[in-house]
Amino acid sequence: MRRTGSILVVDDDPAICVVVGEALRRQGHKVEAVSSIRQRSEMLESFAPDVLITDVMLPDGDGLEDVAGILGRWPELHVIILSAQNTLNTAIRATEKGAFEYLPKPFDLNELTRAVSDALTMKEGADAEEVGLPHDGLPLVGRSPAMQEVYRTIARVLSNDLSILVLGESGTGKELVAEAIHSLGQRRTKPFVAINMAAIPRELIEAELFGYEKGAFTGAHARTAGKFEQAQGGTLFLDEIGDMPMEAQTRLLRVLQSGEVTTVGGSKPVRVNVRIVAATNKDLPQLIEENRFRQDLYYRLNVVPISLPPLRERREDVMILARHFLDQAAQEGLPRKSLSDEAAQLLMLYHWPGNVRELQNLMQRLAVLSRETVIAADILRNALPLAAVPADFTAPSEQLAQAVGEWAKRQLGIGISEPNRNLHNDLLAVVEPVLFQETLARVDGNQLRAAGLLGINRNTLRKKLTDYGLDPSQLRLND
Ligand SMILES: Nc1ncnc2c1ncn2[C@@H]1O[C@H](COP(=O)(O)OP(=O)(O)OP(=O)(O)O)[C@@H](O)[C@H]1O
Repeated sequence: MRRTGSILVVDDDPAICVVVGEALRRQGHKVEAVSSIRQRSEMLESFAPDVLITDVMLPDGDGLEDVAGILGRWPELHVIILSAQNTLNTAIRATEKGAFEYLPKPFDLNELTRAVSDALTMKEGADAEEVGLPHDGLPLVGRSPAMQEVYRTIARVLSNDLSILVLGESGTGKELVAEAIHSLGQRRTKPFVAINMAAIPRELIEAELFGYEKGAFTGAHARTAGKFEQAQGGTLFLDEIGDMPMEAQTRLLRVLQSGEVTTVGGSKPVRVNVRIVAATNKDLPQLIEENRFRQDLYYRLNVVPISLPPLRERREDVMILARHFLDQAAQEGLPRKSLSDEAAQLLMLYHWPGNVRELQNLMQRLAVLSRETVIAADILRNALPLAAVPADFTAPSEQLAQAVGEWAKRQLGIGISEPNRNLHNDLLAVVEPVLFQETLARVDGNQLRAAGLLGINRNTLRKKLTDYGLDPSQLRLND
């Protein structure tokens, strides 16, 4: 049984307060959110929370400073620290002040809700025999900067009805984003209806979307409501919108403009109130150029775009997702499996053309078929398309390790007596600029994507580039 409690969230970013607050409320907790240390002190008195989730950099000071004092006053309280200063120093300070948990930003919502559940479980004094608490209610997993951007946008659209266009390759989670917007938003008690334009014969799309009257065409035996009417009050997910035939696009635009649907073969319009979330893996501006997509419809749908990058561009999410899917398989009653370190490395190197869906399928297959509890690299090598992963994938790392070893020996040989040598920094100063330059060149100087590939915070990357005197605009790909 999950325990619920009262939670105070302190962050000066309203998007974080909304997302965290909403996620915790969905799990049955009572939540209040404020944005400063002063308000935090007031709420600790008046709201008396069980758990305090607080940011460090707050407009009126350092949110960690007072934590030891707070715990002295309310010893039962559990404090969870969130911080964008992902330094070891902040983590250590948080621990020293007696915080129950420290989560670097960007954080994974599931991890946060789990930390809250753990804190409340401890508070009840119950023994934690239930280790793997279910991730219920929070379908999206991942903590890459790109996913954090997605979470922020989702948070901003929960309280309005703006049309959303979700962009991304097949299997990146577009439908999951649409479902999250619906199930966390104000329409959650109403239907979520999905229709995939690519999966329905072109001549049936209009009948499916708008419904039809009895006798409108051969086989139309009775009046049938379309997806628009079925989604009344809720959300309509228009998947693969780029595959919609032009005539259906014209009709869709008319419905969106008028808020009324007329069935195929019918004459009486029905008022509909639905939120539209559309998705595509196609380049819509290109389709507009080719006269295969209506520009006016594009503007109507693309009010808030949400981009899901391919998994190969957010490799830091691969292991989190892999574990999530193995956990899911275990919860479904399959044997619990984990991955060896080498297997994990292999997963990180693979380019995932089928994105998250491919990773999910692979983990499910392994959970069913693999006999070992710890999945080894060899098993993965057999399961993944062989050509995609070089058999000697560890060789470059070994060479690098060797080079570092020789470099260190040389440095120690010449400088061991110097008291102020900082060998660690010296090595980073050799290695990091090369790594950053290669990565930035690969992504055409895009720092957000480079940070994603490197698995570091964008601000950290920016600061390091300045420190090394590197100019990302000079690092365009020219091969
Ligand atoms: N961030 C994520 N966290 C957890 N599961 C995910 C995530 N992204 C995708 N998935 C899972 O991967 C599978 C594919 O996701 P989804 O169907 O949403 O992709 P899609 O982009 O809509 O694909 P398509 O374009 O082929 O329809 C689903 O089972 C979904 O639950």
